Amino acid sequence: MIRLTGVHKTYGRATALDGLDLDVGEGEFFCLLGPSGAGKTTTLKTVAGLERPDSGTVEIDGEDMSTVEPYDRGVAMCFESYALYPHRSAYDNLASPLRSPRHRLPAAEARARITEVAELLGIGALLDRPVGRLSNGQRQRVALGRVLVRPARAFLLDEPLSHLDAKLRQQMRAELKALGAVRRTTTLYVTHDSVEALALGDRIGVIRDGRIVQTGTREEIWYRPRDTEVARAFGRPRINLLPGVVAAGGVFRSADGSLEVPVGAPVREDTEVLLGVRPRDLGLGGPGHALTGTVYVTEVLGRSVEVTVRLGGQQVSLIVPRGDASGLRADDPVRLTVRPENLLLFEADRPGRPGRRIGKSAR
Ligand SMILES: Nc1ncnc2c1ncn2[C@@H]1O[C@H](COP(=O)(O)OP(=O)(O)OP(=O)(O)O)[C@@H](O)[C@H]1O
Repeated sequence: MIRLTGVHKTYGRATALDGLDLDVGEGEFFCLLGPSGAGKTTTLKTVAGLERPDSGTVEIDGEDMSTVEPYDRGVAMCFESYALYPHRSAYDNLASPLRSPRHRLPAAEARARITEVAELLGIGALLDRPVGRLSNGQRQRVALGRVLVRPARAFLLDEPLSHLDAKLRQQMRAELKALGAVRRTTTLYVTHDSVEALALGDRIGVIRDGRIVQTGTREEIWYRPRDTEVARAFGRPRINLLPGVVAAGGVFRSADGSLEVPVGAPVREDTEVLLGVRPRDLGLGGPGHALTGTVYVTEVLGRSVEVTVRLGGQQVSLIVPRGDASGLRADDPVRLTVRPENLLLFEADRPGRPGRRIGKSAR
């Protein structure tokens, strides 16, 4: 269990953490997702004891860490910039954490652990090679392996898959997940990749400007994003956000007047809003509200097609199966449909303040 309460950390005039609260449950795989500079690495370093908070507390398994040295915290951390011994073999690099007095294991047990982790990370055949002669992706896996071989109260992983190509990343995600399920070690995993966060996290914490904006399961974050920025952070292509107002009778009317959709929102008339709908929740025909527009462009993405449609003065994206889009040409009129339960409604964005979600319109 890891708990941070009201943690502040500044570097000179830069505020890295601004009253951060975070709770990672026992055995949980928790993904911390945020853009560059949001405070992700600082959060990990604060848990590891490599940075001291200016104020606030860090607890691990219920124990206050303020006077506990990094070495005694029982956490294993993997940095994005990893330090390996380039002249030593991959095996030696994996074995070295288990040779420290703190983690020393009987030789047979150490060997079994190293072999297991190496197999899981797909580097079993490379164990005899000097690390200096491995590719970046292979090195990154050795660095991750060095963390995972150690018995620890918690793993702290900072973008451990960032140097891998897309295919290997996907494969390693599945393996990491399997590993987590086996070990059930509390894991705090930092990423700026929302696909990775959705794939791995038992829960996800979205961090921005040194604070947690929203914490939840993937379903909670996906269906009930707290604001437009969280909604934009998840899903590619991005969520469509159409500007407009809520008119009489709880009807959304787009800014150019071309589109009306009943949303039944509990807001004052003429409130400026953004209507959100994810590309995969728009269809060509079928049940739901209808929106009419014209095809702008289509792009084949394997078995599906991204269709960009002009709706009045706006453009929206939708993802449909290839067969459904085969006859579409630019400027063709189309009728899009969306189920009412898939509509999200947000307050309009203000400078520096993303629009908050307005209740009810989500499931
Ligand atoms: N040692 C340092 N000295 C000065 N400023 C720092 C230091 N470490 C971090 N910062 C600043 O604190 C803020 C948070 O940095 P942090 O590295 O935690 O972000 P991050 O979310 O991990 O970003 P990235 O994804 O780019 O690694 C940034 O504005 C950064 O410039």
